[in-house]
Amino acid sequence: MVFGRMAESVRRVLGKPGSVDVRPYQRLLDSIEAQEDELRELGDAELTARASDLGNADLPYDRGDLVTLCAVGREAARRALGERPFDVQLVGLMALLDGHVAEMNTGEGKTLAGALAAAGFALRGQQVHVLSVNDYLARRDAEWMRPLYDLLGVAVSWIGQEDTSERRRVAYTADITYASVSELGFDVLRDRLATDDADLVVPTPKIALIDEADSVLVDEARVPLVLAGAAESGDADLEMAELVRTLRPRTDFEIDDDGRNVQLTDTGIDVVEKALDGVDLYSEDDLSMLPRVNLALHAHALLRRDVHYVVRDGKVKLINESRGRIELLQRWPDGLQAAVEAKEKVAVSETGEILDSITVQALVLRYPTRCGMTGTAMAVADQLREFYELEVAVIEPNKPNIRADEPNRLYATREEKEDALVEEVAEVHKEGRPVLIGTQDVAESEKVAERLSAAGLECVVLNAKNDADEAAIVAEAGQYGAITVSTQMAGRGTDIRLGGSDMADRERVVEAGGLYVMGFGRYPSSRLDGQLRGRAGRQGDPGSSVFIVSVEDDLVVNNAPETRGFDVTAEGEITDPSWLRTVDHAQRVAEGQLLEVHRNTWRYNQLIDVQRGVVLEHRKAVLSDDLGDRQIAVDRAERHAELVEEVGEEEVKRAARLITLYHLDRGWTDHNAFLSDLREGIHLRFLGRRDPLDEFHRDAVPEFKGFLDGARARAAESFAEAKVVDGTIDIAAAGVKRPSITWTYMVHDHPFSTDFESIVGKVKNLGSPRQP
Ligand SMILES: Nc1ncnc2c1ncn2[C@@H]1O[C@H](COP(=O)(O)OP(=O)(O)OP(=O)(O)O)[C@@H](O)[C@H]1O
Repeated sequence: MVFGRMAESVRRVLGKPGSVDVRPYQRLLDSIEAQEDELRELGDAELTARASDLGNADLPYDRGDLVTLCAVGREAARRALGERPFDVQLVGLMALLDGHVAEMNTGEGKTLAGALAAAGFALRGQQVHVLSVNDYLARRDAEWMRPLYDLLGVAVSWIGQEDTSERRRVAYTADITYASVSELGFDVLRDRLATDDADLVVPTPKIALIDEADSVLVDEARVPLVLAGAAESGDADLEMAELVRTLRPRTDFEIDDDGRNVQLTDTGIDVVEKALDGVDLYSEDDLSMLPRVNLALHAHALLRRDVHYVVRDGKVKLINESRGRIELLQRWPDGLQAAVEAKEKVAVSETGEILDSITVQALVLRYPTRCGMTGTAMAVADQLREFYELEVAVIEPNKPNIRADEPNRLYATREEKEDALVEEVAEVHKEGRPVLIGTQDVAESEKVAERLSAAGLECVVLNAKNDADEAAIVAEAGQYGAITVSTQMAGRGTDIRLGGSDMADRERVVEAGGLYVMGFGRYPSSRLDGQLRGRAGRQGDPGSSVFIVSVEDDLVVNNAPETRGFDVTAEGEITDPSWLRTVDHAQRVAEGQLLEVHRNTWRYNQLIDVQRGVVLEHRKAVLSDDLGDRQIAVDRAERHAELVEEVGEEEVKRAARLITLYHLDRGWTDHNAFLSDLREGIHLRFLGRRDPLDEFHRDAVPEFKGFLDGARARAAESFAEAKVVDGTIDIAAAGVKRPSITWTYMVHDHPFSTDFESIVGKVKNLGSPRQP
């Protein structure tokens, strides 16, 4: 205890408060370098042999082996990739091996540091999953590092959205597998529905090495991954979509300050009721009308085309908020998808039911050892500790960062902010200096691009509509004279080299001042701001950054609405420092809200996870150990014996397994639906000032009692009904039909203020008095 406190105070004196002391790693650097000459003399096969010698012990590495690993890794990278790892990369590697999150700036070479750490784990016989933010990076990094892994004698693979389960299974047998967090999550979810041992895909989790750790562990963690099964096609509610289109904002409906709720006003209720031939929306006789209106209104007023979704190939495609990318197989739940499809007049897709879900926490905490890297970890150090038991190690840059981060420029109106941006870009562009402009969403990126074009400034736009070209566009953003407008997605992943990807024009661009990053409005978190700024000034390059903000920005309006006045310059700029602080304050409020969402996701799911754990353990015994068969042999002894006689033991075991699994899974799906209904109902009780989480527990716990017995009883019944057809047991005839798994849902798991929950909250609000 005393030691712990002392260690903490030492850290506070020596480094950033709350970060890991990296000096013990730095002290090994001389010994590592001392091995360099000798290792250079070795042939490739000898180098590989040195690496494999490291496999003769278990984790963790002792001091001597750690030095050898770093030295061998450095030499292998030099030969295989033509890049000799910098000292700071080796320090990062050692921090990763110790299970920390290494904070390394953009462009410091995290990919290589991470690969060396992954190899370090793999050489000690531990399978590593490198979790990336998206498929593109998973594949790129695995392929990029492959020659290094080959030389170190470890096998690497990657997984992408389009891979079959066959290919996935093989990929997971490699020592090191790169996959996006969602692909991994869905594989885990699908495995939970496997009906045959041989169909399982994901091996026992050992080591998770998480790239862009804050993005994966914090931003993505607000939304659980949800797996849904196909049911029938939904209906397009075109009538409602048309009706809500005629409603007037503010008069007929009002949107809450935070933009997350919409409700009809009394006037709006009258308009709708009249348009629907005098129906009473709140009548107990017809409960279907109000939910229909609410869904259509939600789709109409809160979900914006080119912000929340795009329409491509006649389909509504969701944009992932934290990444600015299109999600291939995602949709909104509970009729909202169909409502948006009706709004956009495109064909309505199938509806489905939620089969299971997993939070990023639950997914990552399955791994006994976790580590990760990112450019922006300290800002979320508390969350990494609270949710993942991870500490941050701050790694100094290889070359000092000389980027000039200018103070925010604040304008009174959006109009003036736009003018200021265009003027500044024109100015900088004259010098040939490349500019990267970060915007908030697709619609804004297009608007900015239009304004620039109108001013004769040609630019390239990168957003969710052309994300396939992302890497190529970002890679060229450092070209002489380039102007690139992007959404959040340009924040990570691809290196921006001055003078273009081949650096042909580097000198001219350096002379002009390097890359100029302009944020067109602050993001909902300072980390996202930092990621954007970090695109400039990599590896000691010159560069600068600035954010151009307005008090009319959503961030400010939604989170720190102010009524006090301000003075402006002739250009509309507000220079009052207290107003600049208001913008910072607005961002902190937004960050606080996001943290609450994260925390709630976790709290609610902890209980669900406990119950799920019970089901999964039971399921495993049914899947691999014929538990279902043994139970049925007791519960329906006579029928069981008859069938064994008729079709043989193996066939009976197969049928018993499938029938039991079906009822377990069916029961779990129903239980999930119960839990989500419960949470929606709690929305109302919350208004009664009781602790919603307590309320949730009070009902969720007894409901689960008897779950396994219920499933067992239903399985026995189905078994009794099953008939023999052509020597096999026809389980379909006994009503056992599994859903086909087709997509994943975009669900915000926050019970009180998200889009989904709030509509459901209102839909549930049937019997209660009208909203004002
Ligand atoms: N030791 C090295 N020597 C020379 N070049 C290196 C070295 N390590 C990495 N690089 C190069 O630096 C560039 C940046 O590497 P990488 O993309 O891994 O950075 P990063 O830290 O992941 O940045 P980001 O935050 O953008 O993801 C790459 O072009 C890579 O080839």
